[in-house]
Amino acid sequence: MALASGVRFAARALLRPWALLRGTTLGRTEPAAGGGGDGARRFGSQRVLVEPDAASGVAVMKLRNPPVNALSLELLTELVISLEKLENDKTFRGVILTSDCPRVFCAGLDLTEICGRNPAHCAEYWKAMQELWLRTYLSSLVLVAAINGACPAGGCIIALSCDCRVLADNPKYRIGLNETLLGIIAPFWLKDTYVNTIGHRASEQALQLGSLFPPAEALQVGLVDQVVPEDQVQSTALSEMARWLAVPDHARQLTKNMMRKATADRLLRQRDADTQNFVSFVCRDSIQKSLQAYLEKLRQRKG
Ligand SMILES: CCCCC/C=C/C(=O)SCCNC(=O)CCNC(=O)[C@H](O)C(C)(C)COP(=O)(O)OP(=O)(O)OC[C@H]1O[C@@H](n2cnc3c(N)ncnc32)[C@H](O)[C@@H]1OP(=O)(O)O
Repeated sequence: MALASGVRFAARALLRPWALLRGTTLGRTEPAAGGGGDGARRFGSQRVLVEPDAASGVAVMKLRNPPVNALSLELLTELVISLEKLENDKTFRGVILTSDCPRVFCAGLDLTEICGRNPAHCAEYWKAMQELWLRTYLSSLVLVAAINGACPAGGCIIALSCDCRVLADNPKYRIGLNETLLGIIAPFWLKDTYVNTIGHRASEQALQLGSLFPPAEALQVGLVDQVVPEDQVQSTALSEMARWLAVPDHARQLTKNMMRKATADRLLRQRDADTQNFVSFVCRDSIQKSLQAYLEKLRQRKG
């Protein structure tokens, strides 16, 4: 027993080194719902609904920031806090991440957070994005993305940070990193996440072209692990979860850490520089203009 908890502790420490660096409100943890003994109650926040099932040790986490689950500062913060809560509650071993908004898993960065904002706001926003990626990419929990809608850019990054992805078979539910089409560039850690998932050559093509893959192509290139009819996304995600949970936690966690740590460490080492790069890039007049134009196009597309 003591050995098992020692291994669990060591694994958590290895998996969450950035916890030592955190001094922001993002690191604040509220007491776990029900203290782990009453995990059947829903909890969460305005934008993140958590449906815990203590018996199976699996929680379903639903993004609900209508209309398109754009990653606002609030959504990023609430996602980090909800994940942290589940990680700190030993009842839970896995999380299924899905959307509560019809037809969209997540529209990526909330462009209104970086359009016409001052550098300090852009910096705060980018740090929250880094934090969510670190939290998901190195999570000690098994994370399965049940992708029940469109999944561009930052949405794709959240999905790729999970251990496994199940996508609903709908040609409108495209997934990929389309940043170049907005005139912006994915930073190295998002590029690395892509490369770690689909390999160098496929990433090189897809990133430059800003490709958004429909389900069959996403499966073929390896961006997702399963494509299933929409009404089977949740049940398939649960079956995948069972497969991953069949592996002893400490072995799975240490292996995950071994596979992902170098990528995450690179960001941890360069976090401030990465933030500066992001801020100076998005605050350029030319980038602001192209983001404004893109937002305008999105707004006009409606109806
Ligand atoms: C430099 C560092 C790069 C970092 C890497 C990450 C980058 C990003 O994530 S950039 C964001 C890229 N995201 C996209 O290109 C997706 C844009 N959105 C869409 O393609 C679609 O909205 C959709 C497929 C996700 C959903 O389509 P639909 O259901 O038809 O919804 P509408 O297009 O009508 O949108 C409704 C409403 O939401 C606004 N909106 C959409 N996406 C965003 C967004 N990313 N940020 C902010 N707002 C967004 C859209 O403008 C509509 O607004 P209203 O007209 O005011 O209702």
